[in-house]
Amino acid sequence: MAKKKKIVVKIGSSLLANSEKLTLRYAFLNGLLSDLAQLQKEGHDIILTSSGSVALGLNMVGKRPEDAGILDKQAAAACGQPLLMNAYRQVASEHDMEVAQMLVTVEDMEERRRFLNIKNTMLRLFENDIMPIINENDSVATRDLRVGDNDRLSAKVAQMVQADLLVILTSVEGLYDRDPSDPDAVFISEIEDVTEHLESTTGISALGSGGMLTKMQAANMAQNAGVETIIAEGIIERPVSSVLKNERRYTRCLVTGEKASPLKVWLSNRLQVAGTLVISNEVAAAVIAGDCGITRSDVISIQGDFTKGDVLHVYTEDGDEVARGLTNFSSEETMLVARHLDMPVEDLIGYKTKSDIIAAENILVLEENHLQHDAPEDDQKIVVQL
Ligand SMILES: Nc1ncnc2c1ncn2[C@@H]1O[C@H](COP(=O)(O)OP(=O)(O)O)[C@@H](O)[C@H]1O
Ligand SMILES: N[C@@H](CCC(=O)OP(=O)(O)O)C(=O)O
Repeated sequence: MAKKKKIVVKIGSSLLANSEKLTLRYAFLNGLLSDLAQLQKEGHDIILTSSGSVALGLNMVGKRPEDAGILDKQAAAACGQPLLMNAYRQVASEHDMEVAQMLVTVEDMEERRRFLNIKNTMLRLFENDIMPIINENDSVATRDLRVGDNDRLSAKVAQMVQADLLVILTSVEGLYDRDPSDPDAVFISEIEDVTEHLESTTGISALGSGGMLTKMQAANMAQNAGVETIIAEGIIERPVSSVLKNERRYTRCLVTGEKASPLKVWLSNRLQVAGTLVISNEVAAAVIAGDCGITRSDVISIQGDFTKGDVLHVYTEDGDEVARGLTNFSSEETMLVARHLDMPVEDLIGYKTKSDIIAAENILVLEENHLQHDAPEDDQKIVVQL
């Protein structure tokens, strides 16, 4: 048998729901699960990231996709998710497959302990050949704290389980050099650096959330994690195995470069910013050169209300994000120890700890192919020039 693979498959709303009636497309679901059941029998571990709860719940809350606000969508997700899972369960059982639901939020994925716990649950499900079906817990996620699209969520899942492949199934054959509604659009079958293609991706299908842009962002996250991404059309016979057997065209985002450690990958693929540090350009150059942590005397200003163990984004004075790392101090402690350089850390915060704000082993230096966050506006809870 060919090598057993861990494959994350992402299904967009436009595949699962009929855009006019907002009802489930059973024929699609049946074809998909028949294909996945076969792959499972061949020994592969499959994880599904499935959208569709909002689209399938909109009828119950009396809204159309184009006029539904965020609260309508959260209510629709609460109505649609059980419909979606019920359908998955029924159809899966016709193919002798067991499925399980996991609903997660961005906080679950970005808090290290919860992230590892989700991973362990998934690995436990694999032991019993149960396919996890993941979706964002849309009804509880707050406006500012949402993954917002399942493309990036699926990349986080692929990173979490160190998948061999991420397959994003959607309503188009893959990436084009511009919106494919333009008749001159040219198909792109292979991509080395996805960051070069972010500009060409405006426009979404009637039910989709992020269009091709979030698929490219997801492919970038997967690339950072050493996972290859395939973007392919979903409404097709054997939608996943036809890709694995190279029977049709699709876009393949290659993995280049060395695979980073799981901690460094987790640091690189952030969707939320807990806090930021600004350091001088000289200190930044030393951090980039490697092997040095960020000490309290390096900090020029801090932003955010963070706690020990949060991931901080590190910027130069020019506003360029250069690194990310796990902080040893809360924002209040950072302020205190950085302001009173003449006093021992222990005297200031009341307990013994390592004195680096971020230790060298917990820093990830961002390379050019990492998507960077823009430097935040000065409107976060705490902004302190030191
Ligand atoms: N450069 C591009 N290449 C391919 N598709 C694109 C591009 N720019 C925009 N799109 C649009 O992205 C849409 C797919 O994304 P989306 O609607 O979010 O799907 P899904 O529901 O599967 O996540 C397609 O309908 C397509 O028109
Ligand atoms: N969590 C939402 C899906 C959000 C989303 O990313 O949708 P899509 O762009 O269709 O994959 C839902 O279940 O409706």
